[in-house]
Amino acid sequence: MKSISLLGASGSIGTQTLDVIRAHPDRFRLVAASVGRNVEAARKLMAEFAPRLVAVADRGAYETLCSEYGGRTTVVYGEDGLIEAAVHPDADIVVTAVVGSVGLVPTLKAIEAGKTIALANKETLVVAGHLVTAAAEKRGVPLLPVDSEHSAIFQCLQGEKLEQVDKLILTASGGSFRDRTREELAGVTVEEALCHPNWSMGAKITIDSATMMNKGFEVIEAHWLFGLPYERIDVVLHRESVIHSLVQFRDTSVLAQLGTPDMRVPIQYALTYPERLPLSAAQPLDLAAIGSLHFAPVDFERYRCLRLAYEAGRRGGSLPAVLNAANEEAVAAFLAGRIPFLAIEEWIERALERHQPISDPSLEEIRAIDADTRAYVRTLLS
Ligand SMILES: NC(=O)C1=CN([C@@H]2O[C@H](COP(=O)(O)OP(=O)(O)OC[C@H]3O[C@@H](n4cnc5c(N)ncnc54)[C@H](OP(=O)(O)O)[C@@H]3O)[C@@H](O)[C@H]2O)C=CC1
Ligand SMILES: CC(=O)[C@@H](O)[C@H](O)COP(=O)(O)O
Ligand SMILES: [Mn+2]
Repeated sequence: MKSISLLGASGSIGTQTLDVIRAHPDRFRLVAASVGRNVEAARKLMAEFAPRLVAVADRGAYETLCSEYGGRTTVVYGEDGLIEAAVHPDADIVVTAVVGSVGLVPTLKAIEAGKTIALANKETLVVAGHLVTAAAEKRGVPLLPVDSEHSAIFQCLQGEKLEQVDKLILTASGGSFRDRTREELAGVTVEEALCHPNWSMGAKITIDSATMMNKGFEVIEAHWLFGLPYERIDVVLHRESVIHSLVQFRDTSVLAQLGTPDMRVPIQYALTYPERLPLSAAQPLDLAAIGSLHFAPVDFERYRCLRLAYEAGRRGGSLPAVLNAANEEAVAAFLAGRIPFLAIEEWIERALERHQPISDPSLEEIRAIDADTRAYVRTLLS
């Protein structure tokens, strides 16, 4: 029996993780969970899974839940509450499924507490990959990828020697606007941007996919998870999201992991690794019905966010933290209808140009840079 702490239980990855836990009650037990502001989701998971602890983002949600459930489940709130969920003494494995850099500190604390990490929150590695991987190595804690591309690479690497890898190839769907020219992006709406062709995901990552910042983040995530330099991490456009990613070895052999686009598969693999369990809810792949798969090179001018992410990753230091903070603010402004789609990349570029990079930033420096970048980007609105 594995005991799970699930951070971000009310989100897209969070609810699919609950599906996996629900499907294997003999294997998994939910001991702690967090939601942000979705009190109804907290209510439901407390009634169904009776976790020992639930963290919510704010005091209002905390008071509501305490008055209803006093005693049965401990309710906590705020940043400290999220950390309490992450380090819960009964948890063996922590699924990091909150969105954004708010996931960084709880993940570091969970690592320090010796928890296995099932990592969905890619922003954690973008912002502070050097700190997170060093902490995991020092504590001997596995970082198991949940992100579909990284799970695919991780699966392709089983039984292989990393020194025999030539390169990693991440597949990219191209996002909601893949069939539009750059000129056609000027007037796109939030509603259109939220229509991902293959995956149903949270709003922020769906916009990141449309700008291809998601793929840029995934390149940085792959760099930290698998330790390869950026010139050996490639991206190829693949419309169907059936091949989740590939590994090319030095003898030119290429291994790939395929499957229908269903995040419950990589979530479950991270929770059961190195075992595999049945997943009856997932649809098996029918290649004959699909017929053909498509591939194309990436145009770095069309997808400028991907170029910015490669550049920030290569230069390293504090630049990826700026990239992330500016992106979080710009995407939030776009989702709120306050800026046009193409302003997202413009704001990020301006934040990166303004920043005086430092190498090997500490956690305190990263938090200060995150706050400073967000404040700067918000001034662009006024
Ligand atoms: N969705 C997917 O298929 C994939 C997602 N990922 C990554 O996984 C992470 C989660 O994505 P996704 O599930 O789509 O996101 P969602 O937006 O669907 O869910 C985000 C979760 O984080 C919580 N949350 C948001 N802000 C805060 C905060 N300030 N404090 C505490 N909790 C907060 C939300 O709570 P509430 O809603 O209650 O406010 C919710 O539980 C992201 O990093 C994403 O990049 C990676 C691969 C695939
Ligand atoms: C499901 C998942 O892992 C997402 O990160 C997905 O990869 C988004 O797809 P694209 O970024 O390729 O559009
Ligand atoms: Mn992905």
